[in-house]
Amino acid sequence: MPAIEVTHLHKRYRNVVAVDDVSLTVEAGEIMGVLGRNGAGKTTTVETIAGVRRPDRGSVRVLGLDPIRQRAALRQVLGVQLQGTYLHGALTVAELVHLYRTFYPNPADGAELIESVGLTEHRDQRFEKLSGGQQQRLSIALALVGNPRAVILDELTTGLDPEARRKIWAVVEQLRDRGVTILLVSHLMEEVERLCDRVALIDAGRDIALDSPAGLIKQAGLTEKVTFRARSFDPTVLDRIAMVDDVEVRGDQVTVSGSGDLLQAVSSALVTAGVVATETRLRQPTLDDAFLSLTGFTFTDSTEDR
Ligand SMILES: Nc1ncnc2c1ncn2[C@@H]1O[C@H](COP(=O)(O)OP(=O)(O)OP(=O)(O)O)[C@@H](O)[C@H]1O
Repeated sequence: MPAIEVTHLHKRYRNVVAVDDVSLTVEAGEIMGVLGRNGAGKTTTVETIAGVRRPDRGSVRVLGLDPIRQRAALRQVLGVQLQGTYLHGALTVAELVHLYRTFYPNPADGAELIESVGLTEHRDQRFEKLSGGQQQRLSIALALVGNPRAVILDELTTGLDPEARRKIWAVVEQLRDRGVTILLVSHLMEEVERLCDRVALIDAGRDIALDSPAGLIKQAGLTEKVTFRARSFDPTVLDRIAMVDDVEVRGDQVTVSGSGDLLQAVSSALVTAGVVATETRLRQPTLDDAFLSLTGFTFTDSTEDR
């Protein structure tokens, strides 16, 4: 049985269709990334999975439970960190963790949890006095208090500095090692490539691709590129290499597209032909390239209006 199963989800707010038709399945122990530009419907999708919103159509099952009808049971096994969590401002970090521990039969150790998100030295600080990044780290800790079997994390490292980000990634990796299923909304390519087994790409309220990061790159039909500089380059030198798809010459800048061991094949053909090439580089397609190819937008475009 999959840990999370969403089938033909549809959700609208008055006259805005936020989620048109999204289906996705997350297997137990898997880290699934949810990617898409602003307004694509990611948060609405994960909020519906968390039972915060009621779907207009379609079905959602999380660990075999209906998030609306079996909300109380779901809360015991699903940890949720959503955007803009509001917590009682007058309570300290330690008090909030202590309070949340009382909601669960087998809670995590409070001090260890606070340490894992790097808040030990702020444990006696009130929530309202924490910085935005510290508040966010606390909301991640609170999502994990109940030792959940599955976790939803919506933009978990947005706004965190690089050190805090790495610390949170290590927390997610420890969860993965314990077999916890994770649904992770992210705008950070590095985060997705590092953490996610598979990625659901959502655009205009629809799932448009569901694959591993490498699989998405493949699906987008992207090729490797070898670039170099050479004077008066004659592209027919590369004619006989089967793995070359295209050669573009602009002045002394040459770009060769293709697949396989392209760098090796191009380099030896250039040596054989006596071509003096400089600044030779291999550029592998990235997840950002796949995102651009599949949606028409780059990751950077997708976060520009934040
Ligand atoms: N509470 C709401 N009331 C009305 N419209 C909403 C509400 N929440 C979201 N929307 C709209 O629904 C659409 C999908 O929003 P959603 O927040 O799910 O997208 P998202 O992919 O999470 O975006 P982002 O990357 O900016 O967080 C958008 O057009 C948004 O304006």
